[in-house]
Amino acid sequence: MAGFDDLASERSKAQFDVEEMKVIWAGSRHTLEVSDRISRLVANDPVFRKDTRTMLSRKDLFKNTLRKAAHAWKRIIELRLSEEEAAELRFYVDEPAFMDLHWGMFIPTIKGQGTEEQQQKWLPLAYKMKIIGCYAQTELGHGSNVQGLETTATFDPQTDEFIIHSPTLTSSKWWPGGLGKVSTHAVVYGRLIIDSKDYGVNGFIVQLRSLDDHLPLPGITIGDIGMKFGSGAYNTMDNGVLRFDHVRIPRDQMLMRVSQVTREGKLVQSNVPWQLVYGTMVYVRQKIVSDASCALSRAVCIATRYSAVRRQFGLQSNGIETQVIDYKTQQSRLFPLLASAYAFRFVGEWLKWLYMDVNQRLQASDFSTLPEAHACTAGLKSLTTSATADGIEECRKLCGGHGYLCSSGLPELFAVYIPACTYEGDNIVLLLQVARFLIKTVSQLGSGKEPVGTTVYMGRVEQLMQCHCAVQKAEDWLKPSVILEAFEARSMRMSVASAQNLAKFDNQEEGFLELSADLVQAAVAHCQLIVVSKFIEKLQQDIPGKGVKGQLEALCNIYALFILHKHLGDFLSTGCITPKQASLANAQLRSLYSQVRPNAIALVDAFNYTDHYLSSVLGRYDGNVYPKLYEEAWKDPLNDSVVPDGYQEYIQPILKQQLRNARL
Ligand SMILES: CCCCCCCC/C=C\CCC/C=C/C(=O)SCCNC(=O)CCNC(=O)[C@H](O)C(C)(C)COP(=O)(O)OP(=O)(O)OC[C@H]1O[C@@H](n2cnc3c(N)ncnc32)[C@H](O)[C@@H]1OP(=O)(O)O
Ligand SMILES: Cc1cc2nc3c(=O)[nH]c(=O)nc-3n(C[C@H](O)[C@H](O)[C@H](O)COP(=O)(O)OP(=O)(O)OC[C@H]3O[C@@H](n4cnc5c(N)ncnc54)[C@H](O)[C@@H]3O)c2cc1C
Repeated sequence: MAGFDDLASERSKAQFDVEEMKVIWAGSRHTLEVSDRISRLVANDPVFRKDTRTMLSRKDLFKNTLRKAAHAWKRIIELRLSEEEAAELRFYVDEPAFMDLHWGMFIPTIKGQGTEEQQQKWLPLAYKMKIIGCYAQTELGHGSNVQGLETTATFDPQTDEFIIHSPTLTSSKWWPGGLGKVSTHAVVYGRLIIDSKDYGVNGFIVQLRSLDDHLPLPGITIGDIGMKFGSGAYNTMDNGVLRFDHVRIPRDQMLMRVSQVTREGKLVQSNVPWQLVYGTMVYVRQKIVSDASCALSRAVCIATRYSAVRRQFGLQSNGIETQVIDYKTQQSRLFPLLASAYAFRFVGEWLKWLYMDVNQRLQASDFSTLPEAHACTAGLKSLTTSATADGIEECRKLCGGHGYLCSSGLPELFAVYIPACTYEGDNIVLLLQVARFLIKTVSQLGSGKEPVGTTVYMGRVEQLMQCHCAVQKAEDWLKPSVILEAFEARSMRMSVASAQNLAKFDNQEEGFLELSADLVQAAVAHCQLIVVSKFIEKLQQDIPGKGVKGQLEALCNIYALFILHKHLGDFLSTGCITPKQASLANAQLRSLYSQVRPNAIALVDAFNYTDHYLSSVLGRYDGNVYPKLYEEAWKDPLNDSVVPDGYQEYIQPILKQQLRNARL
């Protein structure tokens, strides 16, 4: 039967050890074991079903999410799951919910910005879920510009309290997930005012709702901000609005790791950089980069399997049509996304390491790598989420008409994913942060301050400004040193050109605004270089398993040459490569697609996704697409009755009217 046979035959063609590739994708044998076990546990639990999500009203959808969250928590306790297993369970439940913000932002904020004492007080309550917290930073009038927040926290020395207040409509907290209907507490960001003096933005733990009856505490107005894009999707989350009318909290509820307010109302700065107030955003951006590979690989898995099952045109001698995956156009759209999923996986792994490293250094009062960590998390968050959002939409198109059906899983995946381009920092705003970092690095070249970390290549500025690409034949593009040099030279030259243009302005801030579109492009070039170089570094590790390394090398080259092809203008205009070398890169890319083609299904099987997680008729492991699509259609509530509700009121009168007209 079509589908079953197609995917089975594809799997038999694989030229590498899929089980070993699963380990590489998961990160370790241990992680694979945990994620495999937990994903099956979730898939086999009827409470975690997802198939009716797009058909529920907002209220039913939300209540169902609450039910799932409560059930997930119950299972975590019953099974005594470790922190790692519990996080996997929430991941595979696959439904945005207040839990994400509680575990993903509220707890990390207290850990990162609270003193030892504050952690001892609040963390046990949060870990046991005796309180539920969210992260209330953004306001109706201020999101990107954190320093523009208007909420005030005024110290009252009489009572040793802060008075939290929303002075204007635009100061209403707006967007925080989990705030609208669930959270009992929030970390609220507001301006610290002491003795009428404004000391800038700080975080405060504020109780919002009664722990007895869940009613808002006096002075607090709170609610949900309304339906968001798509059906199902992010509407399982209660993004909220919050206003304070002179709400009092004890002084010790200001998060005081960065700065402390004494009983006398004196502000004392710690020796840690003030930017640690932004620390949770660095943590979450890092996490978002890892998650990008999950969302993209999920879409790619669906589109790849379906492309092997779907046949159109080109009758072969045996009378069957061509699998659409065999069309070069399909490959040239699909395989770069497959390669990107792997590339984002590895850069995510590296970023996790970088984040852990910066944290260890912070504990030892070494703050030197913080700017690098900020630039990398901001830039890679921007790059990977934009590419993933676009990639999911491309996968929908790769699945033709059926991709538009909710049962393909792609519309909901797209709707749930796209806000990642906005939350945790608008992607353009974040690239501008990277651009500032690059300009600063360039301006310090020659000052004796050597560039470090991901900007180390900038130390070779003279060589990179002059080098000529050595490619003479297509296969030369397979050499990692050739690819790296081309990407380094492009990034170096774009940053230097931006810095030179900026230097022409008397006022640097004005210049920065004027040149911001070019600066963003320079930031993108730098971030793409990081992704390529981390993929290449990954390949230098010991990679066991028959044929695994070869497949990863092909994917790494596809990623790099695809980016080169997409940004050809940059590479040519900076003189990093010649038009002839560009055309050789293209020829090499085509040949790489042919190399990956027989392995495509096995490469997506290596993600080890259950059908439950994919929630896609088109991406089913068994390829049994058509009977299941047919079956799925009949489940739509519209098909509950043969004659639709409304027939008598609305259809019949039209038909009768037409009949009369026809007789006239
Ligand atoms: C199951 C577990 C799941 C866990 C994972 C959870 C995932 C959950 C997934 C989804 C949920 C989504 C929830 C969404 C939440 C949110 O969206 S919270 C709100 C996020 N808001 C933003 O991101 C706002 C973006 N804006 C900013 O970050 C800042 O305003 C700014 C754009 C950086 C500007 O800052 P500022 O006004 O201070 O000005 P600058 O001059 O640019 O910066 C001053 C110096 O500080 C340095 N800097 C800036 N940011 C940071 C940072 N984060 N860390 C370190 N350093 C930073 C900057 O480089 C300047 O340094 P310099 O003076 O040396 O040049
Ligand atoms: C689904 C979702 C969940 C969220 N969850 C939370 C949460 O839990 N807690 C929380 O506090 N917040 C949350 N947010 C808010 C989120 O962090 C902000 O929406 C985000 O930081 C973007 O800010 P903004 O909305 O003010 O966009 P704006 O800054 O208003 O952006 C509008 C446009 O202006 C452009 N722009 C802005 N500034 C500049 C500049 N300097 N230069 C060039 N262009 C610029 C942007 O690129 C964009 O095109 C959430 C948002 C969403 C969508």
